[in-house]
Parts: sequence; structure tokens; C-alpha cells
Amino acid sequence: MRPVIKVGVLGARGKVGTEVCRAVETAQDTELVATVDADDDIEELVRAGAQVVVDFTHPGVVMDNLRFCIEHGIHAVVGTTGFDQARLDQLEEWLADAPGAGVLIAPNFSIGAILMMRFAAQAAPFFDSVEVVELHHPDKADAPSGTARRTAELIAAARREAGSDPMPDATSTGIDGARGADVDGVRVHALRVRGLVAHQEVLLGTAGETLTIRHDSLDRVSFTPGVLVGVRAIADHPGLTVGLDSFLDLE
Ligand SMILES: NC(=O)C1=CN([C@@H]2O[C@H](COP(=O)(O)OP(=O)(O)OC[C@H]3O[C@@H](n4cnc5c(N)ncnc54)[C@H](OP(=O)(O)O)[C@@H]3O)[C@@H](O)[C@H]2O)C=CC1
Ligand SMILES: O=C(O)C1=N[C@H](C(=O)O)C[C@H](O)C1
Repeated sequence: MRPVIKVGVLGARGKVGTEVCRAVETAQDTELVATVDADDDIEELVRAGAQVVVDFTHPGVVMDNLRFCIEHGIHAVVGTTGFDQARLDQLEEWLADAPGAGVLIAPNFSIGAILMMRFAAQAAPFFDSVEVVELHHPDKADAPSGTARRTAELIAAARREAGSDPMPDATSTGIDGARGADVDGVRVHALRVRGLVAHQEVLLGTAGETLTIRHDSLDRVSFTPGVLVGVRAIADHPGLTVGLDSFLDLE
């Protein structure tokens, strides 16, 4: 049997961090050794001997947290959003100087959301039009969501590979923003509504038919099994991994 994994949680008092702490404490093979929030000293992770850090904080602070983890040889499993290519490149650069350290950036840890992204990419080349609508609670820091960005990128890649035509859209006048954000040529619309948790629809359409792929996270416990998968796998995956898919047997 593998030894118990010592885990530190950054953003431990947050909405997702609270659930992650509970899951790490409950699992037989993980031990919660440090909890760090905005007003705490990040050095506590080192003092406590954390081997893996889980980060659910804020796009504005996550890069500083990751630089600290990489410099101290602590693996990181990251749910915090806000990662563009420039940030991923920066992580690769830091990791090049820290052989052995692993960082997982997962835009969404829920199995349903991962499958929703996969199904959307699979279906996208078969339809003329594909648009993404993400719906979240209004306390969310970023828009569009990390999941929506990733979904749009996967859809765009699948359509490029299939040689799909550009999507039809005759819009030439109107109010700025009405057609959502353009992510890699895919329109993404972000709704912020009190009462919601995390939801996404991908609408696909072609002559005479539409297909809607919808995922709903109704409770933040939906993220914790995936986080534990990441915690258990990250030490065996040095370097940068984007998306939990690579740690799951989905084929
Ligand atoms: N990948 C995924 O599956 C998911 C990703 N997310 C993402 O995770 C992030 C957090 O979401 P959520 O839990 O809803 O947000 P919350 O605002 O509820 O929690 C964030 C927590 O991070 C803390 N924090 C802020 N700065 C620091 C810092 N420098 N060091 C340590 N802790 C800090 C905050 O403390 P304080 O309140 O004191 O400022 C707060 O406790 C977001 O980016 C969200 O999009 C969310 C759900 C799923
Ligand atoms: O902030 C959230 O709540 C969520 N953030 C992630 C995202 O931006 O995709 C994952 C999920 O949608 C919940």
C-alpha cells in the first residue's frame, strides 16, 4: 500500500476549499496537514511537510502560490481559473527548473463537466453552429468560466481538425457584447444569477435540428472526487498537465 499523501489546501475557507478539506480528511489515503487562506503564511505548507497542495483561491493570486510550490518542490493540483496560454507558458518555464515537480491545472474537476466538454468536441464538427452558454453564481471572479474557455478551445480544435466551415452569423449591427465573447472563433455567453452554482450548455445546430449538451453542478461536492484523483496521480506526472482527462481512463 502507498503511504498516506500529506496535503495542504490553499483557499481552505472558500466555497470549494471547505469541501476539499472535508474530502481530504475523509479519504483513507490522504492527510490534511495545512490549511492556508489569504491572511495566513504560505510557508506553513513547508513547515507542515505538504507533498501536494490543492489550490482553490483566486485568479489574481494563484500564480504567486504556484511559483512558491514549484520552488519548494511541492506538487500542485489547481482548480483556480484564469489560465491563458501566457500563464501556462510561465508555469512550463518555472517547472523546467524544478525537475520532479508536477502541476495539474484542471478547469473543472467534476466528471460530468469533463464528459460534457468531451461530448461537445466530439459533436462539434457535425453541426454548422456551436455556441457555449455558461451559468454561475454572481460571486464568481472571472468570466467566461475556465470551463467555458476550455470547451470553446476544444470545440475550435475539433472543427479545425475536421476542416469545418466558419459558423454562419449574419449579425452586422446591434449592441456591443450581445453576441458574447469570441473564444477561438466560438461564441461564449456568461450568465451570473443568484441561486446558481455552476452550469453550462453547449448548443449545436444544423439544418432542421439542434443538440443541447448540458451539465449542472448542483453542489460543490461534485468537484471533490476529481480533486482526489489529481492528488493521488500528480506525483507520477512531473511537469505541467492541463485537464483532469489525462488522469482518467476515458477511452
Ligand atoms: N476547477 C474546478 O473544478 C473549479 C474551479 N473553481 C475555481 O476555484 C476558485 C475558487 O472558487 P471558490 O471556492 O468559489 O471561491 P471563494 O471566494 O469561495 O474561495 C476562495 C478562497 O481563497 C482564499 N484566498 C484568497 N487569496 C488567497 C491567497 N493568497 N492564499 C490563500 N488563500 C487565498 C479566499 O480567502 P478570503 O475569503 O479571506 O479572501 C477564499 O477563502 C475560482 O477561480 C473558481 O473559478 C471553482 C469550482 C470548481
Ligand atoms: O467559480 C466557480 O464556481 C467555478 N469555476 C470553474 C470555472 O470557471 O469553470 C469551474 C466551475 O464552473 C465552477
